[in-house]
Amino acid sequence: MTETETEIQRSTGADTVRGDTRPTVIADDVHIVYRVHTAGSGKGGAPAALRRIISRKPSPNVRTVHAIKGVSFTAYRGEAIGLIGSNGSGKSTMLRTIAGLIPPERGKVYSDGQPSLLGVNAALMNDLTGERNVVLGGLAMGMTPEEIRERYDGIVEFSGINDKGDFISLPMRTYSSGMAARLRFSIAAAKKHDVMMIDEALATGDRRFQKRSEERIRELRKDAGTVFLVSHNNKSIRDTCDRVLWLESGELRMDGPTDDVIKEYEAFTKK
Ligand SMILES: Nc1ncnc2c1ncn2[C@@H]1O[C@H](COP(=O)(O)OP(=O)(O)OP(=O)(O)O)[C@@H](O)[C@H]1O
Repeated sequence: MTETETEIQRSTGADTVRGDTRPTVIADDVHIVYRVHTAGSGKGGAPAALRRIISRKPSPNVRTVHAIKGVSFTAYRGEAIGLIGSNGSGKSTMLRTIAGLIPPERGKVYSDGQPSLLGVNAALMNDLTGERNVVLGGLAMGMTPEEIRERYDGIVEFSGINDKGDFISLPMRTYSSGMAARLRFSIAAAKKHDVMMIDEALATGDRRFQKRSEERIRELRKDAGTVFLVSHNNKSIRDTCDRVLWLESGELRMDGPTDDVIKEYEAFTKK
């Protein structure tokens, strides 16, 4: 990996201040293409499908979306990197790719350690109580039952779910979207992550919770590795990140220190 690493380091040219020069994530000319199966006319059926397989022609009912177009960057230990860009620019797709959830059509993603996408929501269940979901989310992140027991009180306290009564013993469907987001963040933040990715989580909590989450992110950066944060809230990005990747129509438009990139982005969005 070292050879590729130096090569990519040279090619990205991101000039950020780094306390530690160990790369944690390297994206090398990544392309992501989604294939969407549309209903089509329904004509042809099995014989037409067989003819297409034999002639190797793509189905006319499959549409492709080229969501990421040749993105390259290197992330280092101790960095908090913001991902910004208009709706549909490819931010969430990029996070999911780093997490290993979507295979690139072309290019490669290398990572040191296990990247975790803060989205235990997939594993959490609305009909179960907050209490059960803490256990479920912890198990989904690879924690042992013993570790979950040790950290349970800390998770609930951090989430502030019980600040206004005993909500942790109620089903999650009774929570507001902010409360659910807070619990998800608290579960995910209870574990040390080599590479932690957060998709908009901070935007949903109230200001006090946002502050607490920002502190927690700073701590995680100190003992773990790299934090990626997707947000439409420029203030959250300014308060949390020292480097920003700006994606637009699937392309990396700018990569650099937060203030420089946000300044350009704000000028672009005001146009
Ligand atoms: N599962 C999918 N199937 C097909 N196309 C998808 C899928 N997910 C995303 N896309 C497309 O990929 C592109 C990038 O989407 P993505 O969700 O990564 O953008 P985003 O920058 O996170 O957007 P937002 O700011 O609105 O959350 C969009 O054109 C979107 O329509």
